[in-house]
Amino acid sequence: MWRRVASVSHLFSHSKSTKFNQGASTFKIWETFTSESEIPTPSKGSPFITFVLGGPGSGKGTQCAKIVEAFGFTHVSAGDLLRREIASGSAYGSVILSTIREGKIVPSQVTVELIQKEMESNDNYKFLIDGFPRSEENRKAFEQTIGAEPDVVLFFDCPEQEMVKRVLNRNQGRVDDNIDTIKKRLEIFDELNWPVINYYSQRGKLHKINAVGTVDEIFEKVRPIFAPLSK
Ligand SMILES: Nc1ncnc2c1ncn2[C@@H]1O[C@H](COP(=O)(O)OP(=O)(O)OP(=O)(O)O)[C@@H](O)[C@H]1O
Ligand SMILES: O=c1ccn([C@@H]2O[C@H](COP(=O)(O)O)[C@@H](O)[C@H]2O)c(=O)[nH]1
Ligand SMILES: [Mg+2]
Repeated sequence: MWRRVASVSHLFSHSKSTKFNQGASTFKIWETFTSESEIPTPSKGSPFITFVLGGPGSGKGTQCAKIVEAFGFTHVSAGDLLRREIASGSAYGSVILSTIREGKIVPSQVTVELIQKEMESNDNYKFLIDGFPRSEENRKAFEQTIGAEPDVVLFFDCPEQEMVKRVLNRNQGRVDDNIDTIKKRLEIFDELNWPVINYYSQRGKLHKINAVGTVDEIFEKVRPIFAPLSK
């Protein structure tokens, strides 16, 4: 487990310094990933992190399940961690619940701590972080606490009308699957998630996937991104 080592930041410090903190020449190497055909080679010594972004109902969780099956990632859904926190009756539970009901964003410190714990308690080194970061503040808090940036960022690009339709048909009893909350979530997504998407696009890490079509058709667009990885 990651926990066996002193701290997660320690583990991640290698990837942080080698990938991003060595000046212009290193940055040029990363720019080559804008080709969208290459991803960094994972090594078992440091975590391989994929952020999975997209609006509400764009199909992030659905595609994560397929990626887990095909490529052996561990799925860490930030929303699921927060819902689990509510169900556990934790001290943060009621504030998380009201934030989710309002379609707003839970304070970064809470979410990052939950993600960190989940990663630390897992033997795997390949992680899909689903539905996070939702804002630049989230992104910076993750980098600061964990000490790493993602290796790959997926963005499921889906028209609003389709997202609304999917969410309203989801039928999983989520408190935020109603038209009022969806409208708010879409507004927050537009306001706060786009800067994150643009940030990773500029870093040459973004893989934008057209999320319209059947689940299998969309996965066939995802598969080549991870093809260099073995399960
Ligand atoms: N390609 C698709 N076509 C039609 N329905 C889909 C497709 N992908 C997912 N769905 C359905 O749409 C709903 C939303 O999908 P999913 O939960 O994966 O989205 P999400 O991006 O994780 O949403 P959220 O951000 O709200 O958690 C689910 O009921 C799912 O079964
Ligand atoms: O990083 C996060 C992730 C989620 N939230 C809150 O949870 C809901 C549901 O998230 P899903 O990813 O759709 O499961 C979201 O609308 C936020 O209210 C969060 O605050 N931070
Ligand atoms: Mg989801």
